[in-house]
This record gives sequence, C-alpha cells and structure tokens, in this order.
Amino acid sequence: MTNDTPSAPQSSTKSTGPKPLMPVAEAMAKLLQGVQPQAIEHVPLAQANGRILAEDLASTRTQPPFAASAMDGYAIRHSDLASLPAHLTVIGEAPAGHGFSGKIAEGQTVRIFTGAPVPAGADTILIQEDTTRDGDIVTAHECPSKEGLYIRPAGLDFAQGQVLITKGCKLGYRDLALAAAMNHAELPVYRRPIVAILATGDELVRPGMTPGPDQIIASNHAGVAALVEDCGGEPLDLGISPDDSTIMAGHVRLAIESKADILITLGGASVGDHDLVQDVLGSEGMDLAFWRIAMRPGKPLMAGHLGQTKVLGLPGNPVSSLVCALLFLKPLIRTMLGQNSDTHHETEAVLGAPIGQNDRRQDYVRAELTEETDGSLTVTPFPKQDSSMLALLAKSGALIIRPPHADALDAGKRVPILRL
Ligand SMILES: Nc1nc2c(c(=O)[nH]1)N[C@H]1C(S)=C(S)[C@@H](COP(=O)(O)OP(=O)(O)OC[C@H]3O[C@@H](n4cnc5c(N)ncnc54)[C@H](O)[C@@H]3O)O[C@H]1N2
Ligand code: MOO
Repeated sequence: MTNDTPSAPQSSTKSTGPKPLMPVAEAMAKLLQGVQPQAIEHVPLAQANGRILAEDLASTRTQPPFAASAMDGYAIRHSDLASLPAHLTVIGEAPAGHGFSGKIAEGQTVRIFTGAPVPAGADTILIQEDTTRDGDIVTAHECPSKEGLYIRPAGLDFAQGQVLITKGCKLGYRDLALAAAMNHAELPVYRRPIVAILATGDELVRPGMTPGPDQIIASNHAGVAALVEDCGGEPLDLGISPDDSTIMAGHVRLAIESKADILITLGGASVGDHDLVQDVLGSEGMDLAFWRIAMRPGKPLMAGHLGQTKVLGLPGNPVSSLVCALLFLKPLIRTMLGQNSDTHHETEAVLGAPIGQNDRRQDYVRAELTEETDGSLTVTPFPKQDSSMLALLAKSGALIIRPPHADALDAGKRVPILRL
C-alpha cells in the first residue's frame, strides 16, 4: 500500500508531524485562486488545430451566398414539366463560379452544374440522368417530385453574423473547416501556457539510456508532458536535476528565464533528506500555497508561485505524479485557457467487489471498468494499490473516489468514479 506514516522517524529538519492534511477541494481552490486566462493571440488556421478559441466566432458571410444547384443537370421551371416527355430549349450554361446572367422564360432551360448559382426564372433542378439532349433541345423524361428540388437556398448552412463557434471551444477539424467557410483566415486563441517540467533525483536516467545498477528510468516526464499537450499547454523539458540544491536551483532559474507559466517539479516533494525541491524553491523565492494534502496517491503534493510562475510540485511515485497531474494540473491549465476547471469526468458505477473502510486521505483507487450492454458501469478495484505501479494505472479504466473515512462497502453499492 502507499505510505501514510507521518510519524515515522525522520532525520530531516522538515516538520513532518501528524498535522492535518489539506482536503483535496481546499487545495484545488487555493491552486486556482486568482488564476486568469492567458493573453489572446491570433494564429493562422493551419496552426489552430487543438487550440482554445478565445472569442465567440461570428460568420463574416452567408453560406451559400446565393441559391445554388445541388446537382449537375438543368435549371428549369417546374410547371414546364407538367406533361412528359417535355422539350426545353437550352439557352446557356452555368458552371460553378460562373452564373448565367439571363432569365429563363417558359419552355427554356440552362445547363447547370453543382455549386453554380441558379439562374433567374428557374425554380427547380432537373438531374441530367432524367434527360436526353439533342443540340439545343433537352427532353425531360421524369419530373422532379416537387418544385425547388436540388436547389440550396441562400443561407441554407449559415447566415452572416451568426455565432457558430463559441469561446472556450477546443478547435478540431470540423471547427477549422467551418471557420474557413466563415472566411476567417486567423483565429483568436488563448496563448498556450508554457509548462516547464523538471524531474529530480540521482536515481533517474532518461528513457533510452542505460541505467546504472541503482538507477531507474524517469517515466513521469513523458506522461505529464503528454497530458499538458492534451490540455492545450506547451511542455518545456527541463531535464533531470540530480539531488543537488545548486544544480536544482539552476534548473528552476531556467524555468523562470524561459517565462514558464507553470513549473512542474517531479519528485523530491516528500520529507526525506534528499527531498530538496521545496527548500530549493523556497530559497529561489517561492510563496508556498500548500504542501501535503489528504489524498492518496499524492500526499506530498505542493503548490505555490515564483513571481508570475505557478509552481506545482508533484510527488515522485509515478502513479502519484500522474493522478495529481490529472486532478490538479489539468484544471489549472483549463482555467488558464478560459475553460471550465471542472473536467466532468466524475460519474457513478456499481462496485464489482467489496471495498474496505478508508482512512483520512481521499483515495483514488485504481480499478477495472466494464460497461454493460445497457450502458451501466461496473467498477472493480484492483486488490493491490501501490503508487509505483504504472502498469496497473495504464490498464485501469477508472479511479474509484473514496472520501476520507468512507465506510466499507459491499459489492453492488454505487460509488463515485473518475473515468480514465
Ligand atoms: N517518511 C515519509 N516518507 C514518505 C512519505 C511520508 O509522508 N513520510 N510520503 C510518501 C509518499 S505518499 C510519496 S508519494 C513519496 C513521494 O516522495 P517524493 O515526491 O519525495 O518522491 P521521491 O522520493 O523523489 O520519489 C519517490 C519514488 O518515485 C520515483 N521517481 C521519482 N521521480 C520519478 C520520475 N520522474 N519517474 C519515475 N519515477 C520517479 C523515485 O525513484 C522513488 O522510487 O514519498 C513517500 N515517502
Ligand atoms: O501515496 Mo503517495 O501519496 O505514494 O502518492
């Protein structure tokens, strides 16, 4: 199980006694207090995919701007086809991009193609499959089922001035096509928060390297950076600092010089003699907002700010790092991007196995999630929960939220979950 023994013997000078841990909701409120949306920048459509729209987007034009043919065929007067076969005289042609300037009179037609403006006098499109042609005479063998068939009226899709994409939308391929159709070449988006990520620990080497006998691969960075990107932030890799205050301080200064909006530290957040992060940040001038919260995994989570840069100290244990990033970093980035900080992933499921009584820390229990054919959800906690077990997190479908001091529950009871 993850560690919750604040009374364990310590050689550190940090105060680690059994003082109350901050509730999760309070820590979240402190973290988001006073956070303002980022400045707005205008980017070309080609760079707007995945960005967050910063202003409502109204159309600069009506689409289609004119009544247009939806088919290749002939622009006709429906009443001319009252008896079949009907013979009409072709008086001109209207390809897309080149309207016919004249007017169709009784017994006349214009050869027309998909997307072309419907000529004056015509009220219906006769598809070419229902015709035969001989010189300037076209013979209609079928009559369109109703007047107006295959004509797209002006404004069928949208009208000038209509707001079609709203502020806060994460722009995807459909939005970008629509924005282009509205004739916006550039879009106002929130500047992406730069999120500097600094791993700490003598034991860490980068993925792909050969670790020494007492070393492991640094994994947290890859996961946190991906989450940052998913949320619309821009990860900045500050590498790995050894457990050395001077070197670590250098990395922290780099984050500030890089104008990072957020500095994420990984590890070194707890109470051990080599957990230097808080001391280093303190000597660099950080104002601490909170440290140690009533949460498992993630007890040593720390937050503060260094000038304009928000600091979030994630615990080193890989599952703790990622769960804290999901629960705290994601809402922080969303708030900076003018979005609702509530990520709306919380729902309910039926327990597939009993679950024990909880202690004082709000627990996020890794669990298997199955969806029944009727859409109901069953969630089964994995029997072993350790904050080092990344493989378990990767195969978890949900985290069961166990509030502090929650009673033991039998299988079949409903519990709140976060879908992953
Ligand atoms: N006496 C106490 N010991 C601990 C407590 C406590 O309250 N009293 N809290 C425990 C809890 S809970 C957690 S969580 C960990 C977190 O400690 P740190 O944030 O200081 O993390 P480290 O000690 O640096 O590392 C913990 C663990 O994670 C590995 N690690 C670190 N960084 C990475 C990374 N980037 N990628 C992969 N793995 C990483 C590191 O090697 C350690 O194995 O503290 C408990 N201790
Ligand atoms: O339990 Mo720690 O809180 O292992 O993350």
